[in-house]
Amino acid sequence: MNNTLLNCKNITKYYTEGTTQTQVLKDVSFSLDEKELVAIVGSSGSGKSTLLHTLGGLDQPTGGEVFIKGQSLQKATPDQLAKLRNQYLGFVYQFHHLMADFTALENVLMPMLIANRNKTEARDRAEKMLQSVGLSHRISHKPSALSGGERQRVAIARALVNNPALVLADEPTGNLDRKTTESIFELIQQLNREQGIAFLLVTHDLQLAEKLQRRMIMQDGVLRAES
Ligand SMILES: Nc1ncnc2c1ncn2[C@@H]1O[C@H](COP(=O)(O)OP(=O)(O)OP(=O)(O)O)[C@@H](O)[C@H]1O
Repeated sequence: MNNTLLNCKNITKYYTEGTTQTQVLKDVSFSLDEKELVAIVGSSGSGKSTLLHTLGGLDQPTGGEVFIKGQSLQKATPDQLAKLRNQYLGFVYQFHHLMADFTALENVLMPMLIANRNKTEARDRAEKMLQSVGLSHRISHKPSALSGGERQRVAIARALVNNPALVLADEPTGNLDRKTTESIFELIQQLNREQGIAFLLVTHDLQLAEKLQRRMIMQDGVLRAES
């Protein structure tokens, strides 16, 4: 059986600023299986976020193709793309992007309301997700009343509500102290182990990345495997 969840072939990305053209992704090809937990490490500016956005269909590559369960993001219509994203992907961004005026519960609820899920069911699920990230006691807090680690947990809970097969996480432990970083990382490993959620994790934290079975290194737009 084919276990490939996401793969990409010969991804290139150029940015043009005035008359200068910069190549940020250089012929990136790789494949991620269901239930895998993979880290992408690499220095600042090497193209990690750009790759993650491209893989998640948030950004178009200049060349090449991304497939989720064999379906091309580049050949999909905007509707099909939205459906693929909803069905398979969750996102945790570099700066969690929680909505400041809403509570933790409302932040987690939002993707389900957008997906038109039944309100009572959505609320139950949001509570369950917050519980699974250890935040049952904080559901009525707004982001400003949460610690950095708690906010990041809310962002993870929000990424999980639509039951994604894969979470694309850009620096989910950025700007957190060592202890909080480790607890978020443990949470990700636990979700991967117990619920089989695949994670593609961009991180600067080599110490954490080294704990994983599979790592990729981004260097000047070139992605290579490291074991
Ligand atoms: N919208 C844009 N327009 C022009 N250049 C861009 C744009 N977005 C990113 N870049 C450039 O592309 C390169 C790669 O950026 P990217 O954010 O992917 O790197 P990164 O590896 O994620 O860095 P960091 O670890 O600092 O987040 C950088 O040189 C950046 O300046």
